[in-house]
Amino acid sequence: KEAEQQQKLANVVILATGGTIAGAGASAANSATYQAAKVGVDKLIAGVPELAQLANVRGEQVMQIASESISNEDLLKLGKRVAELAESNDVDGIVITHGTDTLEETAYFLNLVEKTDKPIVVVGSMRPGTAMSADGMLNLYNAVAVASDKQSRGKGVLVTMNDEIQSGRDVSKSVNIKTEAFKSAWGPMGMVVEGKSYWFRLPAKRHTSNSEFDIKQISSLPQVDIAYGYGNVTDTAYKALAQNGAKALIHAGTGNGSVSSRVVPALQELRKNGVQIIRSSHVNQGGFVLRNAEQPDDKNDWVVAHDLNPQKARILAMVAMTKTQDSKELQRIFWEY
Ligand SMILES: NC(=O)CC[C@H](N)C(=O)O
Repeated sequence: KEAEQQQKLANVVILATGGTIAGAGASAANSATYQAAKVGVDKLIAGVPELAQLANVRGEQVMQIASESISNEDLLKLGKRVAELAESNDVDGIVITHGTDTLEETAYFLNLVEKTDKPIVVVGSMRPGTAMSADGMLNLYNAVAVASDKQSRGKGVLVTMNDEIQSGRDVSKSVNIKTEAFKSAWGPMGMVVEGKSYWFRLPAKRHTSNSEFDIKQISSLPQVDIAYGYGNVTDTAYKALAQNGAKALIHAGTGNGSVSSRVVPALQELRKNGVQIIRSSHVNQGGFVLRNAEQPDDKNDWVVAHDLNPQKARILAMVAMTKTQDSKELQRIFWEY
């Protein structure tokens, strides 16, 4: 009977990378003071025995880090492992446990480069497992539920936090400390309640199987950096980043991705020297940057990031620049993904 049940269940692999979902604090009252990336994947899985009712689950520890320290090499390593598993006949879905600080970057990266329709779900938590009302157990349970559900196929990389199913492209850590940390300007795609998914929307942008990018063809990512716009800003950071080897600069601009008059000449000069300039907005949610609105992008040969926040724009620029150095192609890619 047990063997029959196992055969019926989906096979889900949990790739663990660290973060608060693997965190541990000194006391149950420590919801914000703790060490991330302490608990191994086997202990995480053992902590939620109910997972066995959802899927045949096995774990792999890919890395054990706090996600603010993730590198491009880490992203590639994770992405390649996900692709190997997605190709395997005995894997139906993949869950990635991740620190929440850069979870949105990893989810978007995988959304761009994984050529599969199999569900890929990225999940974290805001409180360590040792805390009162820890959210990791339920978030992980929901992630496995979504990853083992055939309905989740072909919907791009997903994020399950706080009972919501979010698009890995759109979602961003918008609040810290609180458990309702992950939000999208365009709203969640669905809800997951008691192990069952309820869907309401689909992503409109290209992703996974429909993407022109493939992790198997990417061996390194170009250096792309971000500089921040604010009152009294100077061009120092932009110039220094370019001097240090940045192939593209993401301008985390004020409002509509506007650029200070003190910075414009340096960005024009950098573009002439081959550095791509990509204007995004650092407004907290729902940045929306249009070509030639705040700046003459055609004249300057700059690119706009449209609704991507600066950290997501960095991910797309890196992936795109593994294929093209042409600013018009880059702009096309920024509209399509
Ligand atoms: N809530 C979290 O996961 C944050 C912990 C840590 N800063 C990380 O991103 O890994």
